[in-house]
Amino acid sequence: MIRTENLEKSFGENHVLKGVSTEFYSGKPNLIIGSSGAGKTVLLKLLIGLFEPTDGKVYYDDTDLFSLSDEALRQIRMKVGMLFQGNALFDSMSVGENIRFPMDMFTNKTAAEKEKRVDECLEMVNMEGINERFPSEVSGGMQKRVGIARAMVLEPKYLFCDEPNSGLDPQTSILIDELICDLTNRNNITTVINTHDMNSVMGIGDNIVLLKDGQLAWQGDKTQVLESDSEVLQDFIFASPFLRRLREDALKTRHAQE
Ligand SMILES: Nc1ncnc2c1ncn2[C@@H]1O[C@H](COP(=O)(O)OP(=O)(O)OP(=O)(O)O)[C@@H](O)[C@H]1O
Repeated sequence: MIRTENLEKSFGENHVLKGVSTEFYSGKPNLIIGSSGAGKTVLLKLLIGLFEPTDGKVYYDDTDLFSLSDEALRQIRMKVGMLFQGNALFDSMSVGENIRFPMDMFTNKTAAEKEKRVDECLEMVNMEGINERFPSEVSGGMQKRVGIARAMVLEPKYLFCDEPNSGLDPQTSILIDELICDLTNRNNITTVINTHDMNSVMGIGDNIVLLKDGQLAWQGDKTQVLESDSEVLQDFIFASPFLRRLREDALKTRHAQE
């Protein structure tokens, strides 16, 4: 579990995060949503420790992230997997070398052990046998899977995904969501996903954190979205007249069945 307490972040005069207290649970996907500029990426970077808060705390279980020694921070970082927007695969390395890279950085495994783990991770994302190919030789959806395999290689306890569906068609997006969700459940990972994708919200939103202007505006799960009377949530999720009509129809159907 990751927990934030009164998290504040300013850049000069720009007060971006304003007292965000929230929780991200283990074993389920936790989604951060909100309009452009709401502070989602800044929150994600604070959770990972890439930014220091102006005030407030980030706890990994009971550990205060920003009070750790460099060595303790390194130990936590080894338990963190990252899936970057745009994949951030190294173009000059093969798929296998990309997945092996975190093990080269952080472990003393032998070459044979690394090779075995690369194969296991490719199998985990249903991409067996593409070790020798280069990122440019596989599709965007496959690159995403390779990115997930790399994020999983050190058996993370925490997984951070920055817009994992960007640039993917809706069907591939759903497959990627299901893969992330499955790995999260099976390995009891605390997964935090920054997303704009409404399919993800309604599909895998087990814990949804909505930010508006740097504040926590709503928190709940996908089953609560339809009935919630939060105007901020409804304005954000059902943004178009078409979606608002769909919501009204869905609510009528649900209430008629009760
Ligand atoms: N390194 C930085 N230095 C100064 N200001 C920053 C920095 N990073 C983010 N900001 C500011 O923080 C605010 C929130 O940005 P952030 O990227 O978190 O928004 P977001 O919700 O992720 O938006 P989007 O959905 O468009 O990615 C913006 O006003 C941005 O200019």
